[in-house]
Amino acid sequence: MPTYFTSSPGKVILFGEHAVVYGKVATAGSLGLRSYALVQTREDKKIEVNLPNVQLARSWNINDVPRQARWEGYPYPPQSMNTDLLDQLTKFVDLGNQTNRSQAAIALLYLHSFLTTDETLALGYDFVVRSNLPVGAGLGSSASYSVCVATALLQLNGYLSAGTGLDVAAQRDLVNQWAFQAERVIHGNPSGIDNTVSTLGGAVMFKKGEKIEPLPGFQSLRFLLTNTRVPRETQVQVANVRKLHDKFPTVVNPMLDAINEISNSCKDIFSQDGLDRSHLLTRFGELVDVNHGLLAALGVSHPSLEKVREISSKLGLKSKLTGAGGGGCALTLIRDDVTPETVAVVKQLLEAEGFQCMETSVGGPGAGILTLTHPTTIAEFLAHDKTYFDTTQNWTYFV
Ligand SMILES: Nc1ncnc2c1ncn2[C@@H]1O[C@H](COP(=O)(O)OP(=O)(O)O)[C@@H](O)[C@H]1O
Ligand SMILES: C[C@@](O)(CCOP(=O)(O)O)CC(=O)O
Ligand SMILES: [Mg+2]
Repeated sequence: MPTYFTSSPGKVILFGEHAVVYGKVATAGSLGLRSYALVQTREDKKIEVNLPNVQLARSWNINDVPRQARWEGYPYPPQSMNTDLLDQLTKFVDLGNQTNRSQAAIALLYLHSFLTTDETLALGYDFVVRSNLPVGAGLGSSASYSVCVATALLQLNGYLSAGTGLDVAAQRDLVNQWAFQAERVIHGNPSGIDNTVSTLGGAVMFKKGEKIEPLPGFQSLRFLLTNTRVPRETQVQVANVRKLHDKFPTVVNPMLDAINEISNSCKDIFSQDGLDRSHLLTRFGELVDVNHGLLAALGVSHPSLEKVREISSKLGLKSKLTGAGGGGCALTLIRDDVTPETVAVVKQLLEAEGFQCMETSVGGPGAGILTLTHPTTIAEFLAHDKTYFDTTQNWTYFV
């Protein structure tokens, strides 16, 4: 059987994180930073897993992994999670309180339990993921990982092959739905925005259960991303907002509604005829400020994120936290009139705080697959230069 690479991007949420979990609109785009997976069958009935970003290397006998019997709605995932299976897999991987490793392994094996065919079961497979995204920093590394897992297992087990009769849109939807299940394992209660942006690419306005709306014009915006390097887990931040919401629903709900209106205002700005670019960017920056204020009021800012805002505002730039907050990344809007010297100064000041600055493209392609003509070893895959996957390969995207 062939060897496959799969790949998918991280994301940046411009407006609407957290509120999107409550059914509000959010605005997000895919990043140039991506994760890459290798999947290929073996002959010794083992699953050989290597996840260097979370320092996990494990090998399991494929027949020891719990499996899920054929379910209603096959091959689309069931609506609710199989919590018994999750418990079994938690015991099986036995990684205790090593949350990041454990969640990554369980997410993979959860999808494996549903999707592995008898043919793959008779062989075993290698599964490796490496990522250029910071893990646990608000740029959707979990979703990017989840989309790589879903694409790889669906492709390996033949669910995306021509014989299934699924067109590209249906294949993309299948990948997105399975990636959402993996995100559920990692996050608990994800909105689905991260896996959707990672699968589709581009820039979108997203509302749970509704048709995804592309956001044209967004690609022309420039952002500086700053990783405060303060670790946090999305699951914990989402749970904290939930506690506040349940304690003070009449206070928190209007805040979530206000965040909803930020994305709507963003769309209005972009669709307003005759609004010149400099006014557009000024208004956009004002919305960045308002959204951050509301997120801070929801309790998901952090002194390090406030530091990013303080430093950038001294140079006239607007910043907000992005993703779940509590640490992780902030985004700073770079208006067209901001000089390269100003960007260099702001970066220098932020880096002096121990933060990491990244300038990356936004709105690029979503999930992709590459079929290799020759098998590769795990060591070869891991040894490739960071830029190898994008510069030397012909990827097929779900478009
Ligand atoms: N490259 C990767 N390899 C394995 N697991 C990953 C990878 N990237 C992310 N993860 C999983 O996602 C978790 C981080 O998810 P999360 O807290 O949502 O942060 P993020 O904002 O980066 O999505 C990690 O603890 C790990 O379980
Ligand atoms: C906070 C939230 O809106 C985004 C989380 O993004 P990230 O995992 O921090 O990259 C949660 C969600 O939408 O599921
Ligand atoms: Mg995440």
